[in-house]
Amino acid sequence: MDERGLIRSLVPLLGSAATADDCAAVRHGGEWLLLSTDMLHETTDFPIGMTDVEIGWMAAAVTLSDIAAMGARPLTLLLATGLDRPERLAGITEGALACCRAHGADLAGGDTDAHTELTIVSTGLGTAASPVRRSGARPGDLICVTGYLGGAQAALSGHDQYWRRLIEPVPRVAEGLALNAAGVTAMMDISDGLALSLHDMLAVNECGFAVDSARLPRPGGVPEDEGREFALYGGGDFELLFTIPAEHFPVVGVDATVIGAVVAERSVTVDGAPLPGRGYMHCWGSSPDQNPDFR
Ligand SMILES: Nc1ncnc2c1ncn2[C@@H]1O[C@H](COP(=O)(O)OP(=O)(O)O)[C@@H](O)[C@H]1O
Ligand SMILES: Cc1ncc(C[n+]2csc(CCOP(=O)(O)OP(=O)(O)O)c2C)c(N)n1
Ligand SMILES: [Mg+2]
Ligand SMILES: [Mg+2]
Ligand SMILES: [Mg+2]
Repeated sequence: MDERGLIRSLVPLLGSAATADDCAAVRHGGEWLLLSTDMLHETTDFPIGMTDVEIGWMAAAVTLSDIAAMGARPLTLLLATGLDRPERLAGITEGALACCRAHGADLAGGDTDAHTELTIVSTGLGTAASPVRRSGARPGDLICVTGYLGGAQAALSGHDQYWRRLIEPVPRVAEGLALNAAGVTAMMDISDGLALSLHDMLAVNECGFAVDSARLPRPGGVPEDEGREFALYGGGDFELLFTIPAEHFPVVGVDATVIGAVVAERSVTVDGAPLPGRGYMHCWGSSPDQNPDFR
C-alpha cells in the first residue's frame, strides 16, 4: 500500500474536497483561509549532514510551499516537534523562524514532545481572496513549471553541487501570488516529483497533460539522461506546476518554463508515450529500497 492509495481510501469518509488540493480551503467572511499540515521524519526527509537549523527551515518551507501553491499569502505557522534530544529544539526553531520571516509569516506556536525519531509537524495558515485549485485546467492551456526540476534528486544521487537545493527548499510564495493574479487555471507544488504531480492533477481534472521532455528545465552539469529522470521523477524541488491560457504567459516577475499543453484526452504523456506516476512516495509493506516507486 502506498500513500496515494491510502489517501484515496479516505474519500468515502471525508468527501473528495478534503484530499483534492495542497491546502484545505475554508471560507471565512469575504475571503478564504488556506490550511496545510506536513509531517517530516529524520530517516525519510532529513539527509545525513543537515544541521538542525536547516531541518527547521525545511519543515517550515514544505508547508509554506503548499500555501504558495494555492496562490495564497502565508500568515502564520505552528511547529510541533518530537525530539530525540532536547538540545535540538533551539536550532530547529531558529531555522523555521528564518524561513517564515523570509516569506512574510509568523511562527505563532507549536508543541514539544519526546520521540525516538526526530519528527516535525508544521501547520500553516494563509489567506486568499480567490485560491487557485489543482482542478480548473482547460484543453489548450500551457503547462508550466517555475525554476528548474531535479536538483534535489541530483544531490541525493551524488551531485554535490546541488546539496543546498536539497536541504534548503525555497517556497515559491511571491510567484504563487503573482500567478494567481495573472489568471492561472490550476496549480500545485511539486513536492514528490513532476510525474506524480501531473497524475495528482489528472485525478481532479476532466482533461489530460502532454509534456515535451526536451522543454523540461533540468539541473545543469548532470548527464542529459540522468537529468531527464531527475526532472520527471525526483522529489524535493518545491517548484510550482501550473496551467495557464497562452495569452497570459509569461507572467512578469515569475521565472517559469512551458513544458507542454493541456489536452482533451484524460492521460499524462511525455513525448506522446504514457508517463508513469512514479516519484517520491511513502509506502508500507516493503522497504524503500525494495519498492521501485520510492525515491
Ligand atoms: N490523513 C489524512 N486525512 C485527511 N486528509 C489527508 C490526510 N492525508 C492527506 N490528506 C489530504 O490529501 C491531499 C494530498 O496530501 P499530500 O500528498 O500530503 O499533499 P501535499 O503534498 O500538498 O502536502 C491533501 O489535500 C491533504 O490535506
Ligand atoms: C531522503 C530524502 N529524499 C528526498 C528528500 C527531498 N524531500 C524533502 S521533503 C520531500 C517530499 C515531501 O515530503 P512528503 O512527506 O511527501 O510531503 P508532502 O508531499 O505531503 O508535501 C522530499 C522528496 C529529502 N529531503 N530526503
Ligand atoms: Mg503540495
Ligand atoms: Mg502533505
Ligand atoms: Mg508527499
